Amino acid sequence: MGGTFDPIHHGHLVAASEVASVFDLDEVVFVPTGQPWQKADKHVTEAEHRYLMTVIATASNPTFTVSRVDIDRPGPTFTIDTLRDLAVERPDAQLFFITGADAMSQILTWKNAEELWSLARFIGVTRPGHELNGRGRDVELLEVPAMAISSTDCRRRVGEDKPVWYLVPDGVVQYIAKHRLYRLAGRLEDGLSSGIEDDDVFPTKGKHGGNPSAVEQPTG
Ligand SMILES: Nc1ncnc2c1ncn2[C@@H]1O[C@H](COP(=O)(O)OP(=O)(O)OP(=O)(O)O)[C@@H](O)[C@H]1O
Ligand SMILES: O=C(O)c1ccc[n+]([C@@H]2O[C@H](COP(=O)([O-])O)[C@@H](O)[C@H]2O)c1
Repeated sequence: MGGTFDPIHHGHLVAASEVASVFDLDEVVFVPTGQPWQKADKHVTEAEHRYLMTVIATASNPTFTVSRVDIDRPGPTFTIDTLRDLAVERPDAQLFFITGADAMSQILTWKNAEELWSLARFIGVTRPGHELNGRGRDVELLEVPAMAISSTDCRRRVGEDKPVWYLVPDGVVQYIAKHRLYRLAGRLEDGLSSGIEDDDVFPTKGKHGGNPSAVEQPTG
């Protein structure tokens, strides 16, 4: 399952779990993108943070693993390279590529789109707010439990001091707070450069800084 995972959330995890169950997969490899070229106009968090959040989110599931192939390969991330690298690492595996309805509708714009089908089976999963139709030639469609969660919304919520508990795994909530990620989310997504220091805009709050209301432990 490839994604920018900025941050990884329960929509990704439910989709992966459901595909693994329906297709009886031995392993789901989460592959955070290095440089997602179709998001070049957007601010994307440093790859190591996205990788580590993905490791934290998947750690408790023995069939979930995380690959560095896309973040260790220089240049823009193309799925054709992802699949070739995974095939070299796992020569005997039959590969599946899991993608949500929004990404799937763009597949024909991906690099070497026509070659992709020979490298993996493509599974398109439902996603609230996006129509699921088979745009790619050989995409198989699967309905998964609806999770109306997006990374964009998670980032915005942190930037607005709103909680992201239960939208992302607990460890990811804590990682976001510890590294003070997304505190400028709304402004960055509105087109500001990422070079602004957090404290230039948001005065430090609480002993460790960060978003106290977004990270305090839930009660009750
Ligand atoms: N809630 C969801 N349900 C099903 N699939 C999802 C969901 N969220 C993301 N996906 C799929 O997971 C893959 C990786 O998504 P990505 O990391 O870009 O997350 P995102 O929430 O779409 O991020 P952003 O809001 O920043 O664009 C894509 O194929 C996407 O369609
Ligand atoms: O190969 C391409 O040209 C290509 C273009 C856009 C997206 N992708 C892949 O699609 C997956 C989801 O991407 P994203 O940007 O929605 O997180 C991720 O694995 C990307 O590398 C791939």
